[in-house]
Amino acid sequence: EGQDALHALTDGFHLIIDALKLNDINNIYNVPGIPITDLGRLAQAEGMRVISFRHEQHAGYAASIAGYLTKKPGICLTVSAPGFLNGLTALANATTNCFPMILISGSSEREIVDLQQGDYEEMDQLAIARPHCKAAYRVLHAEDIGIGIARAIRAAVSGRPGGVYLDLPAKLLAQTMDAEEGRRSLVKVIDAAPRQIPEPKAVERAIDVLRGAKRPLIILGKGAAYAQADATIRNFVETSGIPYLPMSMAKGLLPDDHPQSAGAARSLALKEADAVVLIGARLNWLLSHGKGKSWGQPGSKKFVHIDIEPREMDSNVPIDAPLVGDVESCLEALLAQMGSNWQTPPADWTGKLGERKETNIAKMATKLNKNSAPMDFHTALAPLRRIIKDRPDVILVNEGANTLDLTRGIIDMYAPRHRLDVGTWGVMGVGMGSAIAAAVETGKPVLAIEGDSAFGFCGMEVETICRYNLPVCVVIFNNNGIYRGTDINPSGGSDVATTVFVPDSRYEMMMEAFGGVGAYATTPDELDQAVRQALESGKPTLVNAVIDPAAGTESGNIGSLNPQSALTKK
Ligand SMILES: Nc1ncnc2c1ncn2[C@@H]1O[C@H](COP(=O)(O)OP(=O)(O)O)[C@@H](O)[C@H]1O
Ligand SMILES: Cc1ncc(Cc2csc(CCOP(=O)(O)OP(=O)(O)O)c2C)c(N)n1
Ligand SMILES: [Mg+2]
Repeated sequence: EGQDALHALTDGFHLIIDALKLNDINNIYNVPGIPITDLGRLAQAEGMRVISFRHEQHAGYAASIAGYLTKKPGICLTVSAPGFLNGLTALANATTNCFPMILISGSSEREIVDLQQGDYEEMDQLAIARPHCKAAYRVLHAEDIGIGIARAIRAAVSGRPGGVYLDLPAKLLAQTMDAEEGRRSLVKVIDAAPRQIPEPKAVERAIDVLRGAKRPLIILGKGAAYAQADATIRNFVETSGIPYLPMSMAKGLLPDDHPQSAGAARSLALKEADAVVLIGARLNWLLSHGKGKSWGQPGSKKFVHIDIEPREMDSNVPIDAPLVGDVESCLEALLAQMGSNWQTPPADWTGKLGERKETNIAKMATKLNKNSAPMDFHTALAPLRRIIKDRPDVILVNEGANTLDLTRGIIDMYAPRHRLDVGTWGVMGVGMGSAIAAAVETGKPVLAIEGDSAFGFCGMEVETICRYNLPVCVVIFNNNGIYRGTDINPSGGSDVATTVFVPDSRYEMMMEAFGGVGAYATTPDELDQAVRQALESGKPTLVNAVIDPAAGTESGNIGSLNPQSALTKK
């Protein structure tokens, strides 16, 4: 009867797994180790997909992108102290970007931590996590696991999505309890992210602003992409006839070659608009806080702001028509008020933007078509731009400085949530975790266009990509350095400058080292061929694209943020 008695029991390990599966969470991104190695093994044994990384930061980036793509919290599982701290960067980044994820970390026993008696990897993780995430919980008793997981899920996805920390002391995992009681203790979360309906007066106020506008502009942010309200968003843009600007990760909500896209006339649109509709986009540094010369005369614009977070209103400039609610509910309410005889914007506004767009697109075309040896960013991006147009199903991952800015402006996107990049924090190293999560969660081919420095933050995960044989093609824009490869050590000493790397590094050999395909491309044709082959084969591939080390500018488009020393050289 010993076996029967055991069958009548469950334990912490299995309650966690059952609670996640009960809530339709089937993937875990982790790095094994004490005390959670067996949790990963048992989760895999119970049919969950458990992806093991080489560093917790990338498992965390993967979990955050899984959350962004699925609207279910991505799960990152780590060991205590150092593993938890490695994951915390990704948890803070997820919270900053409003991506839903849960960082689950094993931890030391309370009675030892609280007396600071020096446990293995001792750290008061809950206290340390709290300031860097949306919510943080600890579970001490097996019967509380169900409610703990439920609270973490709801905190991650309700309202403004974000990162949640769940602290599991090692002893919890082996705790046993009656299996039937355990089953009853689990909670299936009901309506985790309820719709937030806007107040009718707020809708009327917004309509009034739009009716009175002569030069209206819509700005779509990654909150609109996250909402998965694609048809409603397209319907609102096209019914209103208002020109729109997509922020980086909102590209593809409408195809970038859409007639109402003002992307190629961004500066003119921001400067001259007299009414701006922000949809899931914050007026933060990425939009110069809604102030300064790029926004024309102060006070020259009225703002409609759609956001699920009420406190976002007036964060940077006064908002004339705050519209608090989820994107889908807000746009449906606006569409209902606009009726069938909505006046689209005057032709002189849309015409002026159209002309500027044509001029700028023509200018870019000349840069793309020139044949340069070695390649520069434009001539390398020309074939990749064509490839994404031919294969709009491919998910694009992108990071770097010049590599980020130029790819964002040159590669048009045609489908929602198909461009994943450094986001609000501009953090380097998100590329491989993002690529792995995109491949695992969608099954689609992934093209990661990486600066050589950016790749350096996450390059070891190419082994992870090979181990799971994921359809990821990494293209490194190898200009031998951070921003470029030509800086000289000003002291004349033997060390190289602080921003340059080993010249002509053969990164593609890293992928070959783990059984993937390596390619070395010095011309646009070689780059085109290597990438098309990778997308055809679906094999893990790394293409080392040689870029002129002198190409590029410091810090890409945001060099002005760099403080400059006022002192002359000593
Ligand atoms: N479903 C949703 N409905 C409305 N707003 C949302 C939704 N999901 C996220 N948001 C909001 O979207 C905004 C995203 O802004 P941000 O990350 O600055 O976008 P971007 O960088 O693309 O401009 C956040 O303020 C967040 O509260
Ligand atoms: C975690 C972190 N540490 C440092 C930095 C600062 C930085 C911003 S961009 C960048 C790399 C730029 O070089 P790269 O070769 O990738 O691109 P390119 O311009 O094409 O040469 C760094 C180091 C950031 N943002 N995040
Ligand atoms: Mg570089």
